[in-house]
Amino acid sequence: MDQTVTNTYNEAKKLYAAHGINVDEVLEKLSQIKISLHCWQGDDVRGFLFKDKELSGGIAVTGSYPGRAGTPDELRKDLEKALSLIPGKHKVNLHAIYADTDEKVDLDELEPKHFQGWVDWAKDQGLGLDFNPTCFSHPKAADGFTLSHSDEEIRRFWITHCKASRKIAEHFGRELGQPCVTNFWVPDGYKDTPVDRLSPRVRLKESLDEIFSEEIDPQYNIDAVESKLFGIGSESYVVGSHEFYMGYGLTRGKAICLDAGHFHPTEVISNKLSSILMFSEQLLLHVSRPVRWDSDHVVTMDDELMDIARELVRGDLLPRTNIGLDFFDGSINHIAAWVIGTRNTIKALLRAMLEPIEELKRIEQEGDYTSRLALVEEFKSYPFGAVWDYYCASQGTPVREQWLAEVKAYEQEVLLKR
Ligand SMILES: C[C@H](O)[C@H](O)[C@@H](O)C(=O)CO
Ligand SMILES: [Mn+2]
Repeated sequence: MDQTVTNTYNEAKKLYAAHGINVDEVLEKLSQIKISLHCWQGDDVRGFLFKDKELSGGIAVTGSYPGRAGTPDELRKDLEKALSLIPGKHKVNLHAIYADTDEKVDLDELEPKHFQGWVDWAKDQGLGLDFNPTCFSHPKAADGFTLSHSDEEIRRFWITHCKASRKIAEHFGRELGQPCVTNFWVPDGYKDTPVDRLSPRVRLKESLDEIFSEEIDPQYNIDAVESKLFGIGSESYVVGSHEFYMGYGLTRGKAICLDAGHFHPTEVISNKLSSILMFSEQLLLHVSRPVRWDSDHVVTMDDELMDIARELVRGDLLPRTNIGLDFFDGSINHIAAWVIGTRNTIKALLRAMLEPIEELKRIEQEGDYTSRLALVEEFKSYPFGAVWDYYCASQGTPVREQWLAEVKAYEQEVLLKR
């Protein structure tokens, strides 16, 4: 390892040790945290099942950066590249439209065998897999409704797809020896103010109850439900609102998924974690960055990301939180987007772990708010960067921006030749 990296790390360690922080222990803990990389960043949410279908469901990708993955093999190669530049062992989050098959199958016909290529690859790479039914970009979702549809036949199609998705997830969990988190998000909603807000919610509840009626061992599959405030075309009403899924998740023992872009622009998810985890066993995060709307920008190390990390660390909530990423930026190199967002998420967790939590809690308890503010602010410029560099090097991943040269080379050698 580079001598400067080791020297600065050793100096940094002394500063943290003065506040009772054992940096080696922190790095050991950090290496156990898995981030779920969302496959859909790699191809602008197109998938492989219906390649000619436009993205729908109230979400949008802007930008046309060259080189996006067009086959399962390309996507896996790109993920391998990204993962080689990110310290730690992680998971990959698949959507149903990313099935690896030559068969012409519709969403309600999917089976574990259509994802065997992913399972074999994940085993080989030592990765976990997460899963999502894809309730969008499909003719049967064209009018914006799926599981809450008033047409029984359409509703049945989506119920069947979601049930099939849980079987695929169970297979992932069984094969890979770690649970697969299956996240249920549906775009259902109205552009304009509805007359009847209740009926679609009753139908959504009934659909979900039917989907979850089959017991699946949580050691293989963990179900999560994701709410939303609004989407493009569902500005006035979303069936699966936050209150809907809070109620649903808490009464049915399902993990609640909080997406950082799914709330009012001034509302943050960091402030919700400690409340939800008082009443729920598990949580799923979609770490994202909304810019004025649910824009799914690449995650940067902004105040909200730091606050999410601090809440998870200070409350010891990490063991019960599944951390997934959810952004899709088509205007920059697709692999760089993964690397930037994932490295930032891990780096934010490290920064949060390098705060004198016990000391700060004691000071707060004693009512010494002056010291609390002073210490929190001073710790913002403690040398976490030196610890991060050492962590990257010790995990065999590039230090600082060295990863960028590797992405640029891959772009020339692979992406631009597609
Ligand atoms: C593609 C994802 O499932 C999707 O982004 C969903 O999680 C979401 O956040 C929709 O706004
Ligand atoms: Mn999301």
